[in-house]
Amino acid sequence: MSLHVDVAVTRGRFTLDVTFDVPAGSVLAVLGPNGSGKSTLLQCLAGLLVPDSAAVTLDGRTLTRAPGVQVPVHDRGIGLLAQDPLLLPHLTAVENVAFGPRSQGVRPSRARAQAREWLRRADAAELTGRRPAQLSGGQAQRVAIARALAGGPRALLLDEPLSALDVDAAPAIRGLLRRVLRRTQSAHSGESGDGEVVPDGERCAVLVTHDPLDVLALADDVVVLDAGRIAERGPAKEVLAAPRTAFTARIAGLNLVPGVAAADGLHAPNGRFVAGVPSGDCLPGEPAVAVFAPGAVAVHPAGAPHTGSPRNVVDARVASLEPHGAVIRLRTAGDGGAETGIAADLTPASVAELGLEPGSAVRLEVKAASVAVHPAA
Ligand SMILES: Nc1ncnc2c1ncn2[C@@H]1O[C@H](COP(=O)(O)OP(=O)(O)OP(=O)(O)O)[C@@H](O)[C@H]1O
Repeated sequence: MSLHVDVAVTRGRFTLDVTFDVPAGSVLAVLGPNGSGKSTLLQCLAGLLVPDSAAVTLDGRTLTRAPGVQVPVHDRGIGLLAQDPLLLPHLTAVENVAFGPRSQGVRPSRARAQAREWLRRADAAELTGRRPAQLSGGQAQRVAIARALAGGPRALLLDEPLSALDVDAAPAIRGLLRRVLRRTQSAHSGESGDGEVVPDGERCAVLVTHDPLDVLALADDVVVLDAGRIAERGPAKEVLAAPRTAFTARIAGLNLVPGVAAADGLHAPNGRFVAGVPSGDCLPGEPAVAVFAPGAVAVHPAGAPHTGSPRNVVDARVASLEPHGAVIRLRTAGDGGAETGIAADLTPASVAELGLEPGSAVRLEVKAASVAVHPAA
């Protein structure tokens, strides 16, 4: 059940123009800055927006062919999961989940039985009789997941499904989504299923998110939108490990310096040379990016002597210090050619030892071997 998408739509001065495929049983994550067209894309796929020109097919069935063909929302075989669970307030959880099958003509008793089964699979069996006002955010999202699956969709569209949840609820729901989406995959790869109520093991999914954890935990591939166009695409792990745009680098928590490739590094536009290791497909003289992790940046007091091996040395001022898991993430103020400054991770003990605070002068060092240089998007 693969999804083929070739969509162009103009909204005022904004144009979305994208082409991609989501193979059967796989999950595509869509990343992009605010206003890059993620919601517009999902609305086109869901049938809520009529594109100017489009060919959207799901498992060979045409959903949209503009102008003229536009299969209505309820008849697309697509399940939607949004940030907000959007449950009908006057119905219980089981009635909310049974609503889809009922409107497809399934008999009431059978629709309720299916709904109970989907609630069980969403770890929400005990919520069957509750109304939305009696559910926490995480519980309501479990019911919404059961509802999205209950119609037996061929594709799922997930629009930032975890972003409205608090930090305690999000991991459990991420785990549930992973199970739901990965069960799809194991059925796809021929492993035995476990008695699906709706045995459509080849369902594909499109996930809009801004969280790299969601991308790594849930998606196979990723496309990165920028101003309505695809700026990057590829396997999720590869794109996040070797970002080619500043946006993706920020999402992935990596430093990125754009410039022009050289045999042993990169020339940044500010005249600085960044020593690094070019990838095999990186041609000297071509646009490239140098990428390195905050953990690879050593922080010294200003003016500290630097040691022998090939390395990059940048004098900078601390712009911010923020807790980041077990470490403190230091950011400098736009030095070194990186658009948002350079990020470095330190232990709280080193921050105290160096007496760092916003405005402190520091000397940063990054070994050339820790800097990957690869072609720009
Ligand atoms: N109803 C509308 N009429 C005109 N322009 C619109 C409309 N909705 C969105 N746009 C424009 O389309 C562009 C893309 O918006 P869209 O909501 O798809 O971006 P997004 O990537 O989902 O952003 P965000 O991350 O902020 O949700 C923006 O420039 C926005 O101003």
